[in-house]
Amino acid sequence: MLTVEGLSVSYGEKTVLQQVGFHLAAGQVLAVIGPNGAGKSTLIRALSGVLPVRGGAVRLDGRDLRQYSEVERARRIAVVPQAVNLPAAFTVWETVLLGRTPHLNWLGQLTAKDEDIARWALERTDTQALAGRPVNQLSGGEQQRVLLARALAQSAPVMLLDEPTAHLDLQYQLSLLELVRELAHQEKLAVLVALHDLNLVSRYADKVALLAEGKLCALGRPGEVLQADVLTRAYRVPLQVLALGGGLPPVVLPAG
Ligand SMILES: Nc1ncnc2c1ncn2[C@@H]1O[C@H](COP(=O)(O)OP(=O)(O)OP(=O)(O)O)[C@@H](O)[C@H]1O
Repeated sequence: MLTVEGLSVSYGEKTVLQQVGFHLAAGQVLAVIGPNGAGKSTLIRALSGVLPVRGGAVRLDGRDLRQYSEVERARRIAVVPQAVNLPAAFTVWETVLLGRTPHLNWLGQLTAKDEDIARWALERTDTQALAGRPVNQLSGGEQQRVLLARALAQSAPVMLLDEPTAHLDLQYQLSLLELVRELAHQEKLAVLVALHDLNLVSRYADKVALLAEGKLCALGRPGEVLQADVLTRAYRVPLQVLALGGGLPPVVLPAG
């Protein structure tokens, strides 16, 4: 679905991503991990078309992303950004309905179908009770779930999430990633998620891309990438990986 080939991205003179390549298939959760400043958010911005591609290409269903119009892109790629300031003037319901914008007719009118989809998105993210609240009065975790609901309402086959669990308590970290995995596996969405918690990665990702200093250091199944030597090199801190056996995911811990 989404193919990244030799991708390089810069801010002015500063090259932040170099020669990054991978394939994200429908029905798959790809976790992007790496230390602070590795380029995870930059990758998400480039894949969503917000940042220009300096070298290489991003292909969506075989077609260069640069050939898509903004609306075409928004119908296909939904983004849950890292902590944003949500507009004070909107309620949760209005914010989630904004996700339907790329699908509105030329009169810009919402239909009953748009409202049904927005209601479904509120239900899936457990935010129905917040529907009438102004978004800027929500807690960080509540806002995060509303951003996910807005992205779900977009009905896009590709979803990019930038540290979606950052403000969530344990219960919602698990339920959000359960939901993301369910959407990928059942609805065949292609999901790319930047995550810091390597234990959540081992539990929920089908595939892992490890970035460090803008380069792809490792790409593979969680068990292949979450190796003590690979992680220790990338994070520059001694780490050990405990394989629990019995089908349980490995747990990553500081060594010593
Ligand atoms: N708008 C910008 N202008 C210039 N440099 C930027 C800009 N945004 C990010 N950078 C730089 O690009 C590099 C990659 O940043 P990015 O935010 O992609 O990293 P990240 O892996 O998402 O980090 P974190 O885990 O801290 O969120 C960093 O060195 C950062 O300082």
